[in-house]
Amino acid sequence: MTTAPERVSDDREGGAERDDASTDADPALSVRGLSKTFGGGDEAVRAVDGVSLDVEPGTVVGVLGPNGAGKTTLIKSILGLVVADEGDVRVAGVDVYDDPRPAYARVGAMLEGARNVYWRLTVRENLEYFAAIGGESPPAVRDRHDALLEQLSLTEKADTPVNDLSRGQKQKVSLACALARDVEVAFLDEPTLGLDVESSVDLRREIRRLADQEDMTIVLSSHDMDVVQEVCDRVVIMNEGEVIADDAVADLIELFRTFAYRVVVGRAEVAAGAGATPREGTVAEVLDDDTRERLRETYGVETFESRGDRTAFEVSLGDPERFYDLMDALRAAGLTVHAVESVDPDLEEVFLELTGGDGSSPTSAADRPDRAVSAEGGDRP
Ligand SMILES: Nc1ncnc2c1ncn2[C@@H]1O[C@H](COP(=O)(O)OP(=O)(O)OP(=O)(O)O)[C@@H](O)[C@H]1O
Repeated sequence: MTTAPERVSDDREGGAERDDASTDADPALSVRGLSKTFGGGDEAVRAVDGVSLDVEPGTVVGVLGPNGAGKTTLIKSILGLVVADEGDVRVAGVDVYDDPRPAYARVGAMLEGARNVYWRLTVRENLEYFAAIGGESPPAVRDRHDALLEQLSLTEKADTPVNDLSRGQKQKVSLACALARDVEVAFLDEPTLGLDVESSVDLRREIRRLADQEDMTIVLSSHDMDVVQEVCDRVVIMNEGEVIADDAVADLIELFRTFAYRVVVGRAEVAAGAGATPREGTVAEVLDDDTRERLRETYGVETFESRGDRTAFEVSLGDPERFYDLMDALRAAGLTVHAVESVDPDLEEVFLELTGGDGSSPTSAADRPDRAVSAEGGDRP
């Protein structure tokens, strides 16, 4: 359907019913042309603007974006908690607007931290409650719940009221409740927000295990770039309601690789040792003026860092082939290369580059001729 869907209150209403019409060939999640505008006239905010994506089973997708980019509205629109203006959403091939019950029977969600769980109930009672409203009886899910509690280091707390748990433990209970029944797709909003290191590690490990061993599809939003880089297979970056990058995490980082290296050099005669006379004077002479100038002009080296008889500099080559030319040039200048390490960007740097630093002046991937990011709907400006 492409018109406004009827509101679906939330996934908890879905029964355990499954739609046999879906096939293995269907993506676990398919979103087509999803849009949502809040307000009207001059005040209108296009929170989600024609977003399309397909997610294969067993994939962990991170949704990133600056504040107000539209991440939450996208996730809530997919879940039917916000009424989209247009677009299609399918879970395992089942249209969530035409057939909400069978579609959402496959979906679990952890939104707004631990606020969705019942603090007076024990951990296990919460799990049983969330399984029951999904149509599964407690005995049928007992083993699943035991395994979840074990994986999240909550076994000893099974009979403790949630109220008496630490913040990290409450958050883990919230994740467990999203997974309390046999779901195929889970949406996790900021799952590691405010967690201590140990709880965060437990949670990250469990997310990866669910994807790798249970073929679960997980869509998570996070402001923590390290979590996304470590846990996600793929990252979708949003800005002003649009998807501006959509790629495998490794490929996206690779795309922004500038083949930058940190090189440490010394004078060849110092390294040669026996009989060689170190050049007089200070470390500044490891590189003579001519060599410095050549490195600046030819390779764009900006700063040199000298310590003892060694000098280090960072060089960005653009083309990996130029690496060998650089090595030849250094040797020709009478230098010995002591160390070379590649200085790759991480996901955070890629994100800042794409969203224009702090996200306030976005740079669309499409504006960058050298950065052909494979965003869905790549025909957008
Ligand atoms: N119920 C609403 N009514 C009016 N405007 C809204 C509503 N919900 C969201 N918006 C607006 O839609 C835009 C997208 O908001 P959204 O919460 O989806 O962004 P986000 O990427 O999740 O941000 P954050 O990282 O800060 O949580 C923002 O400009 C926001 O102010």
